[in-house]
Amino acid sequence: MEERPMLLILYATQTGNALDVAEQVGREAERRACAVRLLSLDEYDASSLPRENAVVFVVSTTGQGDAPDSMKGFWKYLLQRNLGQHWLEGVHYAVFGLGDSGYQKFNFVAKKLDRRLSDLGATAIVERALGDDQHPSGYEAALDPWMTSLWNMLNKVNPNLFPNGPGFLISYEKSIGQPKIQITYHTIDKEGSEFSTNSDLKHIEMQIERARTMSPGKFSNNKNRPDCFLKMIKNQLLTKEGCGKDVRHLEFEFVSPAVEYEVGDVLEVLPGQNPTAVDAFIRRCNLDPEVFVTVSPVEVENNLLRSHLNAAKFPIKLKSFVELTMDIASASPRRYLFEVMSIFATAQHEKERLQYFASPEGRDDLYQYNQKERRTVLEVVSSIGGFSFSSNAI
Ligand SMILES: Cc1cc2nc3c(=O)[nH]c(=O)nc-3n(C[C@H](O)[C@H](O)[C@H](O)COP(=O)(O)O)c2cc1C
Repeated sequence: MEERPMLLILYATQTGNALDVAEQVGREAERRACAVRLLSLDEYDASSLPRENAVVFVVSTTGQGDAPDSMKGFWKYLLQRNLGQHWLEGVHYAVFGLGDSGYQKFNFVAKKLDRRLSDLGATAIVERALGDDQHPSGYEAALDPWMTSLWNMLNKVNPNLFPNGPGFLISYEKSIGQPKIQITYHTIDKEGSEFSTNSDLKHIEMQIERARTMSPGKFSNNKNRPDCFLKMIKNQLLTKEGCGKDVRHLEFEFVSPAVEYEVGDVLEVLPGQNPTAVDAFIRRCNLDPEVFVTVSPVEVENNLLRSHLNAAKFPIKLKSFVELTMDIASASPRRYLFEVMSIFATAQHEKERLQYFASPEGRDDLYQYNQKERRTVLEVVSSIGGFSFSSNAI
């Protein structure tokens, strides 16, 4: 039997935005009955690229015009001199970049990738689009029109990707109503004993590793273990109070074996979340923060999920999972949250308000509501009068 053609979506992210975009593209493809394979660039073998038919790249720029960590190996491979200008003949690609025009090297990675793919003989499906954090409605402003052209052009490039025809579209209700993640709730005390009161670093590291292994959102393949643990020993405010800026001098000391670093290296800090907020969020979802869970894909065949999710074997407390994998009390929620909540809100007027925010027409108002007014996931979820969903929907 001939294999069903799939759209390959490859992403590289440093702080999660490109993953959000890649997942949006994946969901929209699946709504059109197009099968999808979604991978972080460090999960993909670059030497397979010439055998692909259609590839969508979603890449951000970090540092001073640098590629995210998860893209470095792929990019090095692509730069090899011996690849030649016919290496990617017959491959169709599209590039969406994420960047910030406040930086001198605006979207350098997407621009360089686009040029290199073309130099290697690949054909662009649509012109690359560049998301800009400085835009009044964020990167979504460039994303919406780019995606519309993508579906039109992709259908011309390979109609087999859309077996139900170009006009076919599953409703949000139907696509969101089929969860891809399964949460299993454990009531056994046996597992609880393993977690005891042990609070040493090994235990914390294990918790982080378990949570990250089970998390459907992955920044990079090899980021399950924390690199090291640091203790903050100094936190001094350098700016005058009330000046509107908060610049600090921080000092850390290693509490786990030290990692090597050089002057100029960037330190990414994973801050903890307020436990009261985590508790409030879980209770708002009518769940018990103390319950033990495992999180796994609903079906192994599911292409939007990465296979290593299967590695999730060991239960973890729901509150630890939420604390370590979801940002509910500081970051602005994604548009997807509004899509999902519009399905589960019980009052009609709230459904409509959430649907509007999730639509391209409501994009500017959503950006104002979310980013400008700095709402958190917890605040948005708490502002919805009533909703009901299955315990898997969290
Ligand atoms: C430390 C840092 C450095 C950045 N450097 C650049 C840059 O050189 N050029 C650019 O266009 N954007 C730059 N950005 C903006 C990011 O590309 C932008 O926030 C993007 O949405 C991040 O996507 P990601 O979360 O997928 O990594 C930088 C952001 C950070 C936090």
